[in-house]
Amino acid sequence: MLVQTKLQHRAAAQVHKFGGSSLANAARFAAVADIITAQHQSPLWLVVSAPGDTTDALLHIIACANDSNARDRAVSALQLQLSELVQQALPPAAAQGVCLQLQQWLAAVPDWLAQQQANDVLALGERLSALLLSEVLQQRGINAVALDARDFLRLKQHQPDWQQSAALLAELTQPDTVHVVTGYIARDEKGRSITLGRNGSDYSATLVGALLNAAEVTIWTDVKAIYSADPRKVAAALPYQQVSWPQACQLAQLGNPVLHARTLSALSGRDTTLLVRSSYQPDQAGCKVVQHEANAQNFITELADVTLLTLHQDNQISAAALALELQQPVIALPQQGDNHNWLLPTVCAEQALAWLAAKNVHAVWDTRRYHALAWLKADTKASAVSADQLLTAALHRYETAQQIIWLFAEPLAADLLQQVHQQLVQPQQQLHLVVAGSGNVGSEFLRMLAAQQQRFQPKLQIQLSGVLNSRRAVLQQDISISNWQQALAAGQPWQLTELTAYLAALPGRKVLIDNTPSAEFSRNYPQFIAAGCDLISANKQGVTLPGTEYQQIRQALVQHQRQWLSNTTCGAGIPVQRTLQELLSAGDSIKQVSGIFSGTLSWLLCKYDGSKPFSDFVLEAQLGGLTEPDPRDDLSGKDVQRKLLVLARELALNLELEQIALQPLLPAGLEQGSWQDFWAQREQLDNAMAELYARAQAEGKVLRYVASLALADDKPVAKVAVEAVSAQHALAAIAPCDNVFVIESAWYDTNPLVLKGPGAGKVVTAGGLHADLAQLINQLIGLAAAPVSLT
Ligand SMILES: NC(=O)C1=CN([C@@H]2O[C@H](COP(=O)(O)OP(=O)(O)OC[C@H]3O[C@@H](n4cnc5c(N)ncnc54)[C@H](O)[C@@H]3O)[C@@H](O)[C@H]2O)C=CC1
Ligand SMILES: N[C@@H](CC=O)C(=O)O
Repeated sequence: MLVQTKLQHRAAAQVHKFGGSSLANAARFAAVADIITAQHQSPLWLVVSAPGDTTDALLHIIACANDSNARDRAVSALQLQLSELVQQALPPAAAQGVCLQLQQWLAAVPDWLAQQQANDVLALGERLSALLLSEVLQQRGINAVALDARDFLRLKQHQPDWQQSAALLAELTQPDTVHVVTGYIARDEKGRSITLGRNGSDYSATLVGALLNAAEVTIWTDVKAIYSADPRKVAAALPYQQVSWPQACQLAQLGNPVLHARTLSALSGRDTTLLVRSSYQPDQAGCKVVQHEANAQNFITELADVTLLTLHQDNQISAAALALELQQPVIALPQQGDNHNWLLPTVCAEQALAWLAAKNVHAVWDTRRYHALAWLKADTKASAVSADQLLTAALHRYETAQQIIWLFAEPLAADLLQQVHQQLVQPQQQLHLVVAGSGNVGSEFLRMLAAQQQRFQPKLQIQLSGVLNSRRAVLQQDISISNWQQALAAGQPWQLTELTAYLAALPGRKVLIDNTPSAEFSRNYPQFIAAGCDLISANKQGVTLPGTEYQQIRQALVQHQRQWLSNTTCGAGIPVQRTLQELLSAGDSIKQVSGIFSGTLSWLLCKYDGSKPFSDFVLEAQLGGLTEPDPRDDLSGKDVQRKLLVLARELALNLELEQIALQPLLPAGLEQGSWQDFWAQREQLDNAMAELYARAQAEGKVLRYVASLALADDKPVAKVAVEAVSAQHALAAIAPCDNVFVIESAWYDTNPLVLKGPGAGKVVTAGGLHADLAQLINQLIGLAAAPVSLT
C-alpha cells in the first residue's frame, strides 16, 4: 500500500499508447516523436506495440520451431527488415547500438523455442519498439528510457496483481524521464513471460495508467474517433468526440475493435480519462471516454459469423467469465423463458462448450451461423420501427432498454447498412458553422462550441466549417474545434468572392457567426444570405446600417427564407430583444425602453473614484475584454447610440443613427485620428471626467450613462446622455458592468419590467451567441421532428 501511495503522488502522469500501425516505419516513429515532443505535461509514459507486422513475423518464426532451416530464414528476414527500420529511424552511431541489441535478441530465438518459451520470442517486437522509440526521443534531447513491462507487470490467473506490480514499478521509475514501456507482455505468478492477447498493448496502457493513477491514458491508433458505425462500410458514420463509459463497455462487449473490455476494465471507477486519438491526425482532438455525465450516443455495430448457445438459467457462470476465458466477445441476450442465450463468435463455440462442460454447465448449441446487427441507443425510449421495416430478413430480434440486436442468416448488404444507419443514427441534419472574428468574443465562442456540439450531437451534427479574421481564413469542412487556432494559423488571406463561393458550396444548413466589429463585413450580409446562410451577429454594425441597407438585408432574409439573430448586439447575453419580441408577439405594446446600455461605461462610472486618471480605468476595461475594439466607440456614446437603434429596429421603428441625440463622454475631437493620437491627448478626457465626477460628488450623486427610447405619438424619440443620479435612484444601485433595461409597456405600465445583469464581457457575449445558436438549432430539430403530412 505504501508503494501505491508513492506512485499516486506522481498523480498527473500521462500515458500514451502507440500501436503497431503508428510505428510501422521510420516516418511513423518520427511522427510519434513529434507528438511526444509537443506534449507539455509530464511525467510521460509511453506504451508501445511491436512495429507494423512484426508480431505476425514472430508468430511465423514460432510456427517454424520444428524446421530449423525455415526458422533461420524467417529470423534472417526479420533481422533485415527491423535493422532497416532502425537505420532509417536513427543516425548511424545510435542505430549501431540498437541493431546490436536486436541481433543478440534474435540470436536467442532458437534457445527460447527449444525451451518452449514462445512468449519470449513474441516479446521481442515490443522490446525493439521501446528501445528504438526511446533512442529516437533521446536524439531529440528528451530524456527517455526503455522499460520491459515484464520487469514490473504481474498477472495472477489472468488478473493484475496490483500490489506487486506497483511495488516493482515504483522501483523502476526514474525522475524527469519519459518511460517507454513494452505493451502486450507481462509475467505470470511463476515469473513466466505471458502475452496479453488481442489488443494486449491497449490493456498494458490502461494497466500502467491505473498503476500510476494517471490523469489521462491516450490510445493513439489509426482512427480519429469512436464512430457511430464502421466508417469503412458507412461513409456517413459520425465521429463522436465523447462516449460514456457504460456505452464504451457495451461496445466492447459487442466486439467493437476500438476499445476492448479488458482495456476499459483496468480504469473502471477511476478518475483517469481515456482518450482515443489518431496518430495520423494528431491535430484532431479524438474521442474521450468519460466516466461521468456523458450523453449516450447512437451506434450500430455488426458481428459477423456468430452463433447461439442456450443455457439453463440456474448455472452460475457469467457471459463475462466466458468472454475472459475466450478473449472474445460473449453477448448475454435478454432472457427468454427459463433460458439464457449467449451470442459468441462461431469459431470459439466448441472451445466454449468444452470449458462450460468442464464446469458442469450444459449448453445447447444452435449450430447455425448468424450475422448480427446491434443498435446501441442514445435514447432508451427510441424505437426501431423504421429499421424493423428495413430489416425484414431478421430471424431473431432481442431488445433491452439500451440496445436491440437482430440476427440474420446472411451478412447485411452495404446499402441496407447505410439505410439503417441513416434511420437510427445519423442526425437528421448537419449544420455548418463559419465563424468570422477570432478576437475576445470569437475565441470564447469557439471555446464553448465543443460542449454544444456534443449536446446536440444525437439530433444534429454541428461542424465547424470555417474560421476567419481580418488577416486569414481557414475554409474547410469539419475543422477540429479544439485545434481551430492551429488550423487558422495555417490559413490563407481571403477574398470576399472566395468566401461567398465557399459558403454557397457548403451543403445543407449553414450559419455565419459575425464576431467582427466591421461595418464593411456586415455590408456583405445580403450575399451571405444569398449563399444560404443564417446569420448570428455580435457585430452591431449590420443591425445599425442606414435604413435602406438594413432593409436590403431583411429583404434577402425573406427572399431566401433565412434567419438573423443578433441578441448580443444589445445587452450582450441579456435577452432584451428576445423579451421585447415575446411581449410584442403576445400582444403587448412597448412605450419606452430606458436604462444603462453600456457595460463599459457602467463599469467605468462605477469604478472611477478620482484616485487615478480616468484613462487608467479605460485601459483596465479594455484589457478585461469589456470595451469595443476601439474603446472610443464606447466613450463617444456611439456604441450606446447603436444599441438604441438595435432596439428601435427590433420594435420595427423608423429611425436612423443620426436621429438619436447623443451627449458623448469623450471631449470633442478626441474621436478623430488613431488610438495613439488619442492616447497622447488622454489628459483632456481625464480632466473632463475628474470635473464631472467632482460636481456629481458635491451633490451626493453618482454618474450614469443613460439611454432612452420612447414612443411619442407613435414616433420614436431617442437620446443618450450622461446623468448625475441620486444614490436612491433605481440606476444607482448597480454592480460595475451591469446593464439595466427598464421596459414600460401597456402591460408593464405602472411597474416596469426590468432586466439587469452584466452587459459586456467575452463570456456573457459568447454565451449569448450560443443562446442564439441554440434557438436556431432547436428550430431546425423541431422542424425535422415535425410529423410528416400524409396528404
Ligand atoms: N466585448 C463585448 O463584451 C461585446 C462585444 N460585442 C461585439 O463583438 C464583436 C467582437 O468584439 P471583440 O471580440 O471584443 O473584438 P476583437 O477586436 O477582440 O476581435 C475582433 C475580431 O474581428 C476580426 N476582424 C476585424 N475586422 C474584420 C473583417 N473586416 N473581416 C474579418 N474579420 C475581421 C479581427 O481580426 C478579430 O479577430 C464586436 O463587434 C463587438 O461590438 C458585442 C457584445 C459584447
Ligand atoms: N463595449 C460594449 C460591449 C457590448 O456590447 C459595452 O461595453 O457595452
